[in-house]
Amino acid sequence: MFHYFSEKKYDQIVKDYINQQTTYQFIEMIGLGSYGVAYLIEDAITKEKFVLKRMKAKHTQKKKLRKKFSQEISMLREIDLSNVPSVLFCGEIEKIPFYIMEYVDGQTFEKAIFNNGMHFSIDRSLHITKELLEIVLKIHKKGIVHRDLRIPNILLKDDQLYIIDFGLSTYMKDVRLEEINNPKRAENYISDLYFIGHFLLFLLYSNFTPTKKKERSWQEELELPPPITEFIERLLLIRSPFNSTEDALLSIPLKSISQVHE
Ligand SMILES: Nc1ncnc2c1ncn2[C@@H]1O[C@H](COP(=O)(O)OP(=O)(O)OP(=O)(O)O)[C@@H](O)[C@H]1O
Repeated sequence: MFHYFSEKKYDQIVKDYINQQTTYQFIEMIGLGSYGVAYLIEDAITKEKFVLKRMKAKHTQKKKLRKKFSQEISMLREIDLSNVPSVLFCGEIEKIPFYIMEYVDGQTFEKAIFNNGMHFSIDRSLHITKELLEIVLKIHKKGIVHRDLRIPNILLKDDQLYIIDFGLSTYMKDVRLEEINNPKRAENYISDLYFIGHFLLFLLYSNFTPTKKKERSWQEELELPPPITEFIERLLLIRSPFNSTEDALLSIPLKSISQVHE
């Protein structure tokens, strides 16, 4: 029977490996997800920081998950964009796959909103969404769809956006819109647009203080200018979906804000 080290024990194994067998120094664990663990490390000489991400020990015997992990590495290599950390090195420690990537010294939107209390105006939210769509369009042009564009996977550093965690990404397929039952898992651009719709709602809600006890729909609570509500409804498939990522990008209602303020 295969026996695996407990995750905690494995943290120590990674720490020893980094400190004793590489030119990096172990700093700390920075993320523990359902499939992987991420650690902050630094180059012993230059002090430049990097991230080592490994599979969770309990998953390493699952062929499908090992394949997914190695696909995550290949996709990061294929994407090759400044807004997505690039992979420097990959290998195995005690049969557990890992890779080392660039560190984004920023904050996730989850931390920005919920820990640091950042507020995003309608104007800023739409501009950030535009920037996100521009990056996502470049990724889609490489035939890859992220499928997990949630607030913990999008980082902000010096007003620049970065996308991490390609663990659920897939190569795009030719999917007919009528065949999509679950937009989150769709193997085409629809999935990313759907997540971006929710991402935009998180940004807009950062500026919202409930005045009524009863919970209402986001349309009622946020009272956005109609073109913005319509834009979000199309991302969320409440209205006719966008025909492509370019279509969504070209339809961002940036003008509707200046009209409101006039
Ligand atoms: N390149 C990076 N730069 C900065 N922080 C990072 C980087 N990669 C990962 N992190 C941090 O580590 C956390 C976990 O990384 P990641 O989301 O890739 O792992 P995961 O195991 O797939 O997580 P989950 O199961 O929650 O999706 C992230 O939320 C982020 O805080």
